Amino acid sequence: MKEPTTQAELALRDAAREYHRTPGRGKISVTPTKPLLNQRDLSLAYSPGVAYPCLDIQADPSLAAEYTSRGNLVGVVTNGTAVLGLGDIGPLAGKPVMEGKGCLFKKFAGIDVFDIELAERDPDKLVDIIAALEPTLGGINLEDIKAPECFTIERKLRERVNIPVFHDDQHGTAIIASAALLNGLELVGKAIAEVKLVVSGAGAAAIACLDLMVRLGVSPRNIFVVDSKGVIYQGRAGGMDESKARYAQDTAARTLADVCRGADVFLGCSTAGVLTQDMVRSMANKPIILALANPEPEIRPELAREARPDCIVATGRSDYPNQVNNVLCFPYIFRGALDCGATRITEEMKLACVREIAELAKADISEEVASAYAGQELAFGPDYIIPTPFDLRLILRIAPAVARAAQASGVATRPIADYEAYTAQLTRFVYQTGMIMRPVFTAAKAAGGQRVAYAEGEDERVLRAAQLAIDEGLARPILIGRPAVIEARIAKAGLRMRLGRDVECTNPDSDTRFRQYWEAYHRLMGRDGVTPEAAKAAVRRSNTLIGALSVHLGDADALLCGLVGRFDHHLERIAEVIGLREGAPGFATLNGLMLPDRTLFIADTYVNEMPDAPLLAHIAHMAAEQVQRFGLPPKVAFLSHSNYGSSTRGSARRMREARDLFRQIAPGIECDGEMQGDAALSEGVRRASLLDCTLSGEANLLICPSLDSANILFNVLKTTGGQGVTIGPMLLGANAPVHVLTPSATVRRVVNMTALSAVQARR
Ligand SMILES: NC(=O)C1=CN([C@@H]2O[C@H](COP(=O)(O)OP(=O)(O)OC[C@H]3O[C@@H](n4cnc5c(N)ncnc54)[C@H](OP(=O)(O)O)[C@@H]3O)[C@@H](O)[C@H]2O)C=CC1
Ligand SMILES: CC(=O)C(=O)O
Ligand SMILES: [Mg+2]
Repeated sequence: MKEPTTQAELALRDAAREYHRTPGRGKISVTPTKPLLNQRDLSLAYSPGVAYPCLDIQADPSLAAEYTSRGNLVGVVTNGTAVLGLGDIGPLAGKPVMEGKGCLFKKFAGIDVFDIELAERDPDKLVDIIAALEPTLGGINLEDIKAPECFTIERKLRERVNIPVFHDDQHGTAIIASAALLNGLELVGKAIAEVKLVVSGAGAAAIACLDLMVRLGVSPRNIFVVDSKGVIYQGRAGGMDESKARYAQDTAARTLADVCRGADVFLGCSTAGVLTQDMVRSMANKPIILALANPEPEIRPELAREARPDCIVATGRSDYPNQVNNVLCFPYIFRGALDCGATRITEEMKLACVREIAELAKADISEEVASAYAGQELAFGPDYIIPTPFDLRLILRIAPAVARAAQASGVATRPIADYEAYTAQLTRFVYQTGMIMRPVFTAAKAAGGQRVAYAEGEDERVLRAAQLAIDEGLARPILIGRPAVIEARIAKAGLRMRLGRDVECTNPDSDTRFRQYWEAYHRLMGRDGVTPEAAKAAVRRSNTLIGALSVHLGDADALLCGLVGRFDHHLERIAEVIGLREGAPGFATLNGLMLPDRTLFIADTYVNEMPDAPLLAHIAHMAAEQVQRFGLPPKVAFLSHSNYGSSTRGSARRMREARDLFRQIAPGIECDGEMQGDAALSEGVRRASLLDCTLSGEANLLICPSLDSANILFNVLKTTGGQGVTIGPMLLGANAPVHVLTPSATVRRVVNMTALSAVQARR
């Protein structure tokens, strides 16, 4: 990989180093799933109690899936001989990639991973070592092992072990590339049996892609393969492995340029930059270019498009449309395989993945997905030939299809009896993964650089967040603060942004718009006793006022404030200038918590001390609308010390009444109450009190009876909830995307709120 030179490349390198170095170092850790708090727990978890499950498993090995984590544990195994497109960098250097795969398995599909980097190159010894891990693992994901050894290693392992073995670089890539090919051909109106396919690379990924594409209808006589020595032709000097020999052509062509002429499809599974613009120009009309080398593709999309505006182009990267990357497949094929106890991955299971992925790109999108991806073009077309990795529907479609295919091909040892219930369980999982910021970030990028003003523009957290917002393309920051102070702090924090170049600055001491701002404030507040002199003084004193006025006058699209000072003080300024949106009965706040096992939203955390029932119902309604913007169906619980009338105190009656009013305002949203906190999170607890509850599963929006209770609940959960990510406070009811944060806000929270307000500004 070439040394980074551009600002963006340097920024990415620095951010990646920092990301990996930040404690806890690396990207993954092991967490116990059972309490181990006292002597009794110890005697259950370990000796003597542990002996019982041990002996049970000895008598019936299938019980390992019940008594241990094996059924949800995949080994990501490499020897580091073909790490991404970086080549043979060795097992230790490959560890960050394997940890990364582990994260993706966990985050996208809830699968635990041991990343296993083996210092062994001998294929037979590797097979012995990996096969010996069978008692540990529920599945084996081979990763970044080079061809041709990878083919025999995988085949021998499949013969030896009774768990799924899947070489991701071969089959994951083949599945995604095939789905992209099918959809691309549909768009350009070409028949698969007729197209000329040129492939750069003849390694693990390329050969598996070819095998699958031939099965799907590409004619072997139309396939031309090029490796590091040039075109693979029959009788080439030096001989070749059987995997290459299968695709050797009887041809006089010798170079990639030779075979590209008139080609309909280019598939790159080789290395950076081998496809030139001249080669692209020589391809047939409407060429399809799948340039999959990572991290640098065979050609950058902008160059391919410049050469041939009629082409469809895909890469393995996340920063361009059409990301053809095996991340779209491996988490979900293993999810389906593990859940039905598959002993292997069959061809039918792979074909089911191809079908589902291809279909998903053409499927209608639900309202929730549309809202989560606002601003993005999700219509099937040249820039959307396959789903994005952020599509929450991937797991819901692929995992059941894989399990069904496993059953049909007779390899499922624990067939799924009720697919409706299985899919419902996967749905629940999707909403527990805490990944709901993903679509918000994607939508913020698509929103095209909304201008987000920060009232505390001199605060280091804001500066770091602004740098991230610039690097990620989430927003165009406007820092309100003194330029000299900001510049000094940017330098001290080692940030790269420059005032005027990357980021705008509004100087409260001498901005040319000062007159315009104080006059606007005077216009708004003149009848509330604010004289011109008082207006000038107020604008000079308050950066939040400047920010609110800049949104009011169209100089900014959104405002974040509140990192310093009292919440109420900031809210007063916002109320004066921005006001309430039509129909809103008042302001309120919502905080989100993405905990390791669930996502919760809590209201009202900062504004209304003791809201009455009508206000509570409206707060719940505004909060539910906000939850929907994350792509989640809100499930509202009206919390109390009382469970369905178990108390007749006023506060219990108030929550009950709020629930009734809410059902009138928002009849389509699931809700129930009044209920205690444990009932909100457990259907079982609820049903112990009431059989006809109007809420299913776990509530995700908790409406609290008072400011104290909401705020305390949020802060306790924030502190005890592990590595939970928090969002908010999100201001509800305001007439513009304006949010008052709190002095405890972290850089990450500021970044989250930047993305959220950019998305809101777009609407
Ligand atoms: N987007 C995605 O999801 C995925 C992308 N990939 C990417 O595909 C690439 C290959 O990975 P993988 O198959 O696992 O690795 P392998 O090491 O198994 O194969 C690499 C292949 O690339 C060929 N090659 C190297 N240089 C050139 C060149 N200048 N011109 C033509 N061919 C060349 C090699 O040729 P030779 O046989 O002569 O050595 C070999 O056939 C990597 O960049 C990887 O990142 C892989 C998996 C998934
Ligand atoms: C994506 C992947 O697995 C690779 O590039 O190797
Ligand atoms: Mg790989």
